[in-house]
Amino acid sequence: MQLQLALDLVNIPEAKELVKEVEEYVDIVEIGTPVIINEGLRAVKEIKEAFPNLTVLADLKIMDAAAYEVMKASEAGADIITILGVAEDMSIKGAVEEARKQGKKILVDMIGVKNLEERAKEVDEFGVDYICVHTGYDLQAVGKNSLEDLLTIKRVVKNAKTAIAGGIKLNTLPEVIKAKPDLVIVGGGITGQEDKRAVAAEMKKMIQQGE
Ligand SMILES: O=C(CO)[C@H](O)[C@H](O)COP(=O)(O)O
Repeated sequence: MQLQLALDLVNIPEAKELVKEVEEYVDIVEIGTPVIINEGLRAVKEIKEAFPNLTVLADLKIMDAAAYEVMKASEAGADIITILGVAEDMSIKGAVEEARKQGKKILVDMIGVKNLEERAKEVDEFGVDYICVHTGYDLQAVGKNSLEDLLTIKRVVKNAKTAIAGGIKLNTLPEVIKAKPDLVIVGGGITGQEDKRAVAAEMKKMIQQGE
């Protein structure tokens, strides 16, 4: 089980500072959608250059022109690129094909997917690397989480790794670990805390104990 740090509400210098603080406890650093909107793929490039040994995920949440966008994110240094589960089949297949050419990985974000079980089975057949259940900020605000959805994809996904994102904090991490996803994605649960390093260390320890 791996830990991914999601950076959403920072600029590039703040992102570098944050990664420096917690890098020994995280396996993947996500350059979040808001950061890419604000700073462009330059954010991916600068973080990869500053931390070449870390796996960097570009959270592009691709919806169309998938092969082109995967190519551009790959050129910027991303190791993993995200596409939405609600995108067209052709887009997801195109993303996978381009990622293979570039030696990169694709994570499918199932945010907003209504027929989760059926879509997860379909997407799993396209050769994607990760399938991620995700409660976005707007649904977190009304008390939702993705635990049940994680159990659903764990049941039906046979090839891809499973991931979960959305509002995970120290106090909710144990139930997430119990469901054994391959990847746990945490943003505010680390970045919003006073002692980010201590929280990241504790989360990493809990994850290792849960394996
Ligand atoms: O992709 C995202 C928002 O769309 C976030 O990166 C993801 O939800 C993790 O952040 P948090 O733990 O703060 O919810």
